Amino acid sequence: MSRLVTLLGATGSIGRSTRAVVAENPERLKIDVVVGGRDAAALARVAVETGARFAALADQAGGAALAEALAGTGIKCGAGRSAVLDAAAMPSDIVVSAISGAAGLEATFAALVAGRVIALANKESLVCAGAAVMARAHQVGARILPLDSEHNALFQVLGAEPIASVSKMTLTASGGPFRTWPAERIAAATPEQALAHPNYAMGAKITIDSASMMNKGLELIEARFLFGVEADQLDVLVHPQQIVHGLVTFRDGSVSAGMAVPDMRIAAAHCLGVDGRLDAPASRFLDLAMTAPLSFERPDLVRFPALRLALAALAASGAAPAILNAANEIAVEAFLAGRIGFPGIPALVEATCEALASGLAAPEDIAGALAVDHEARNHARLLLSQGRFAVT
Ligand SMILES: NC(=O)C1=CN([C@@H]2O[C@H](COP(=O)(O)OP(=O)(O)OC[C@H]3O[C@@H](n4cnc5c(N)ncnc54)[C@H](OP(=O)(O)O)[C@@H]3O)[C@@H](O)[C@H]2O)C=CC1
Ligand SMILES: CC(=O)[C@@H](O)[C@H](O)COP(=O)(O)O
Ligand SMILES: [Mn+2]
Repeated sequence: MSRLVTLLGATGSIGRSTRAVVAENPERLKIDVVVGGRDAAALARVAVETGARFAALADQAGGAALAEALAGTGIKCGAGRSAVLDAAAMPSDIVVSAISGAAGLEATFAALVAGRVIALANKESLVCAGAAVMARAHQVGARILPLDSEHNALFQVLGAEPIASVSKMTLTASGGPFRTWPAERIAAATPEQALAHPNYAMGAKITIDSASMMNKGLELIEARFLFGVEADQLDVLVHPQQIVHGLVTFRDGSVSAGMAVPDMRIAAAHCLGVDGRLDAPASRFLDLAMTAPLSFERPDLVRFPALRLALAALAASGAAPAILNAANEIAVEAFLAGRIGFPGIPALVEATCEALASGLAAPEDIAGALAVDHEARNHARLLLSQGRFAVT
């Protein structure tokens, strides 16, 4: 019998990778529930294409369009926050959590509370509420499988080793499209330039985060909670080829690398096939002779201040990661809308963190994390409205 998959963020980039893996394995996997954000037509297309039983759209106002597009198909649907949370908790064998941003936290948590196995791409859930999410996962015995490529590699390398055997975990970074650019050129970068990731076709938000290297900072925080390691056990290496995704250094000095071609269908296949590996087509197998040489370098925290800010939030812990994340989401949105320049992203994040970090307590639960997120967004919007980060 096929394993039933609930796909949160079904119309996005991870949604596409997941659907591709399911389509390659129709005898093993079946998409049963799909969730989208605002694009009713795209969600209806995905629901029909996958033969899902239920589709939920977050945007209440798009509910009528979704119902109309699905009329006569037999696919049930709903819209709004409660429809999304209901969908996330519906019976299934695995929930792929791939909504973009902190907007994915509540649905991820709903799936977790319902005891589902979660394939987690939505790193922001752990950045905003890592302690609460992991505590509840342990409490209900929910399995969280990392779908983010670096964490998936580290998870596979770790295998059954206890975390006490680990000395260091290294996440690799592409360095983004501005890896070799001087600071003055990065300062004038356009959204189009920042959206040109060297190796992956991803959603806009994570692609801008890769360009600023905030993505790697968020991933360090994600790893901290996911694996239960200390902040000073985590490290970043820039590796433009993105063949090595993560390295585990064990206490005895042994180092194991998690490797694969840079293709998110591989991490998706690992999560979806965790109880028995799926077969990939030959094109997805790594030929090191074709990809060599592989290079590694230290990240530059001066040209990429977003990574420095994330490292500070990782070390500070408490409410700092949630504040960092919320401010970054507002900043990325403003950059894409042409309201601020590329250096405005870390500048707005830093100003928001400085203003709020000492005043906000560590969130104890999801409601607390959402409250911090809300306050940090409001503060970042206020700073934006004062025009201090405007494009000149
Ligand atoms: N893309 C990748 O290769 C990787 C992504 N990730 C992580 O996975 C997550 C998804 O990234 P990606 O697929 O690139 O993003 P995309 O922007 O491509 O897709 C986002 C998906 O989430 C939906 N969505 C947006 N807002 C909401 C909401 N409020 N409620 C429900 N659904 C919503 C979108 O629907 P709509 O378009 O209708 O708004 C879309 O289906 C992110 O957390 C990212 O960091 C991690 C590693 C790699
Ligand atoms: C595919 C994936 O997991 C992304 O998170 C990827 O890591 C982005 O690449 P960089 O952030 O390293 O540029
Ligand atoms: Mn990643």
